[in-house]
Amino acid sequence: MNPIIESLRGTLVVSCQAYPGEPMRDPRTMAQVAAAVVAGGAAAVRAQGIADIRQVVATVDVPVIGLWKDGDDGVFITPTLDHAVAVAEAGAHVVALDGTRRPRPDGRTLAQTVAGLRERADALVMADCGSLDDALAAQDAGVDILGTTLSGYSGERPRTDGPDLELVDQLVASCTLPVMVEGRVHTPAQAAEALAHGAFAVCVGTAITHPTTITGWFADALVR
Ligand SMILES: CC(=O)N[C@H](C=O)[C@@H](O)[C@H](O)[C@H](O)COP(=O)(O)O
Repeated sequence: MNPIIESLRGTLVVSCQAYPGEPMRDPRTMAQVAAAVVAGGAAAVRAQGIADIRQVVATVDVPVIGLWKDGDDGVFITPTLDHAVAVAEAGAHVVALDGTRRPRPDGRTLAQTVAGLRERADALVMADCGSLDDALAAQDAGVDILGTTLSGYSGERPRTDGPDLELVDQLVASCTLPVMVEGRVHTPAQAAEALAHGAFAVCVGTAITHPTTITGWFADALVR
C-alpha cells in the first residue's frame, strides 16, 4: 500500500472548509484551523479550493487531501480533469474528486479522469462516493481510496443523521480499497463506531471546523 495511505490507517482526518460568503473563508484562516487540528491529533487534513490547499500544504506537515468545489449542484467536487490537475499542482498529496457514476461536466468518465491525472501528477486519488455501486465503479476506475462523502447527497442513499454505517458495511464487505468514512460524523463515539465497522479512517468536517453549524446545534437545543 502507498505509504501516505498506510499512514492514515485507523486515524482521524479533519476537513477544514469555509463556504462562500462565510466569515472564516480565507486561506490563512483555514491554514490556522488546519494547524490547530493537527495539534489536536489529525493525521491528515482535507482542504477545499486552490488557495486554501496551497496555504494548508505550506503550513502543516501531514498529508493534505485537496478538492476544488465548483458549483453546488450535481457533480461539483473536483468535477473535471482540469480541476483535478489544478488540485494536484497546488500541492495536494491526495486529490479528492466526485466518485459518483453521474455524467461529468467535461464529458470524461471517472476512469479517464483518473488516467489523465496520473499522466500529469503523482497525487493519489480519493473517490467521494454516494453508494456501493459508485464505490465499485470507482475501484474499477483505478482510484486509491474510497470515501462515503456523497452518501445522502447524490440521491442513491438516505441522508442519515450520523454517518451512513450501512454503506460502510457494504463497502467493507465488497471493496478491496481502503474506505474513508466521511459525512455527518458528529461525535467521537460515531467516529469510533465507524472504525469498528471496518473503516480504514474517519474524516470529520463540520463537527470540528464549522463553528457556525456547531453553534446552531447548541442554540437550537436552548429553544423551548
Ligand atoms: C457533501 C459535501 O459537499 N461534502 C463536502 C466535501 O468535502 C464537505 O462539505 C463536508 O464538510 C465534508 O465532506 C465532511 O463532512 P461533514 O462536514 O459532514 O463532517
